[in-house]
Amino acid sequence: MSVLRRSRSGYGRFARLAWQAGPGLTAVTAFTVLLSASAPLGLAGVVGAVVGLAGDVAAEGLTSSAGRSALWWAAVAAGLLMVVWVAGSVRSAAATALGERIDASLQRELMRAVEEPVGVGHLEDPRTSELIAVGRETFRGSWGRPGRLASTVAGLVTGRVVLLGACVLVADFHPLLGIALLAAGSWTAYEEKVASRAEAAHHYGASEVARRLEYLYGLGSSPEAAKEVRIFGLAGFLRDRYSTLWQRSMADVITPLPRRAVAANVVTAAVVVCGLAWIAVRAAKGEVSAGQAAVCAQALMTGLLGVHQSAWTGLQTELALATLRRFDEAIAAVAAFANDAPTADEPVAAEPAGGDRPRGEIRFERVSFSYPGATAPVLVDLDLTVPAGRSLAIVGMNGAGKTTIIKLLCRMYEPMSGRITVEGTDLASVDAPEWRRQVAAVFQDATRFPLTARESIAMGRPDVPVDQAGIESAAERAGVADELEGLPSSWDTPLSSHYPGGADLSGGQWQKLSLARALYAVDHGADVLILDEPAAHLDARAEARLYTRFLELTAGLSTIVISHRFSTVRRADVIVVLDGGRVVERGSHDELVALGGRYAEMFRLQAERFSDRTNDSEGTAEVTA
Ligand SMILES: Nc1ncnc2c1ncn2[C@@H]1O[C@H](COP(=O)(O)OP(=O)(O)OP(=O)(O)O)[C@@H](O)[C@H]1O
Repeated sequence: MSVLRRSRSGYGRFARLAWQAGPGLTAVTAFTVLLSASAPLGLAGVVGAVVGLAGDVAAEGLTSSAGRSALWWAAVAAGLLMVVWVAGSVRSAAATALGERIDASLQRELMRAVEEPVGVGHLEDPRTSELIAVGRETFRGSWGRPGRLASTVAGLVTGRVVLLGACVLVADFHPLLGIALLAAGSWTAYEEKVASRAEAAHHYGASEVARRLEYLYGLGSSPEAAKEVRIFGLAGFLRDRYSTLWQRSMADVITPLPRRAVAANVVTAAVVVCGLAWIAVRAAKGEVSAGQAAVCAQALMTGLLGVHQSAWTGLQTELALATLRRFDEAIAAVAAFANDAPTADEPVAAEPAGGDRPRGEIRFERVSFSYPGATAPVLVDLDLTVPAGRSLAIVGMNGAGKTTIIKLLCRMYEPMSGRITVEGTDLASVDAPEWRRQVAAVFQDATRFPLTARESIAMGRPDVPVDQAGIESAAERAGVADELEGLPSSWDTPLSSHYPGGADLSGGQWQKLSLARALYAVDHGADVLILDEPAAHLDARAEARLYTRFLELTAGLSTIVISHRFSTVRRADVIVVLDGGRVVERGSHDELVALGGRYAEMFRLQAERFSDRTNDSEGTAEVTA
């Protein structure tokens, strides 16, 4: 029962999607489905009429009244054949176009849903992010795309209508034969559907094994993993593991023959064969004319074709329905997150006077936070102040919670207790997108947008007209202008080697580009600058340059710097050391070194390491100074 109920709801969802995506195309598809289903049945009757007249035409000639009738029916048959072909082509074209529209509208729906929650928790939560990934990935498989439903359901409905019409024709000769064909055909259709659904469930990662297969395939074929796969000689290992898992997962699908579906097909074929034999015997006895026998025989064969058409399109339909269900699960999972957190469009609870964005001192007041599902908190009653227009550096061991502080400040997550204020205004009461326009950031894992060099910087403020002079100035300050101008098409070069005329950048160049984007955002209104490991990919010269220009780059901005490199950190006005979810030391570089605590120890260790290596690079000279 549940199998059938689920199936119906899938079809209902598809019907609504189709109508919303293209009412005209849906109507054309439905109309041509009816035409291409009824024309073959009409053809069976017409061919029967021609066969019925064959004897008279042979005796009396084509010019006789029987001959003229036969010619007329032949012309009708030709017309019906044309209808079958034309309706089939139009149906196929309309269903394909409709399917493309359905896929595009679903992808927009998923993008909208993913953007909806203020934070990024839904993208980092393993369960939801997996569903989103499935929703996203399934669009790549052409057989399983939900849009394919437009074609497969059209084929399915055509097959069912053909079967029904054939049964009616056959019942005209003998009601029991018509009922037998209907019963056997319906049983076959049902069993094929059950078998198809089991296969579809397997294909779309209903099992954990299928997900792991996908993961192994991705590792073995993606450019990201290619270096490690080659260096460590992992290709054979990955292939072996893939084969073992594949054999195990296919055991469920391939080994057990869908016996019931096979039995149903055999019974349907038997009904048709018995029906043909019966009508042949009756024709031989003269109980039915040759024309009637031809109609009955064709109806039986057409009914069989209808059953096979249903079975063939049934598997594809089930694959696409499985995709649609997974897609809906992803949307529902994201919506659950959106319901738990304030949404981007939610009215601002207490907007600051005059609707201005809050500026000035940023304070974390007794902020505690744990990631969903985590057992230990990352931040515990954290008090932290970022002075207005000045720079604050946060240092601490790996996993101390430095990046988490940034995520909370950018409202990717909300504190579990305590609050974050900007010039006294609770950040939770401020419109999140509006607040984010005030913040510019350089993340250590900055996204490598495959846009042109110009666009990559200009998207620091996508809401303002592109300002070429501003782009060049930001790139120059970030130390990447010469490199970008030297690209094959200068600022118009697509930053991806996958695009024609495109070029890729090195890790350090990407990081400098990210800094340029942040500076461009600052030039256009942002006044909080976040630098999360801004020197992680920089060479010694570039790092030294960042260090010497740090004060110039951050002048007048509330800046938060996270870094394990003291060459970057020590220039900040205030430095805090984070440990156990709290601030344990606070002061300027000199004050903290004089204090002789954690900071002093970390600084000493790093300085020793650098001074042991060399003293001649600009970067190390700065660190050890
Ligand atoms: N999305 C997440 N879900 C669950 N736990 C997370 C998530 N992100 C970070 N954590 C955990 O939170 C803790 C703090 O992580 P965070 O990235 O803030 O540390 P960090 O101080 O920036 O570390 P690093 O210096 O290594 O970059 C770590 O224990 C980490 O495992």
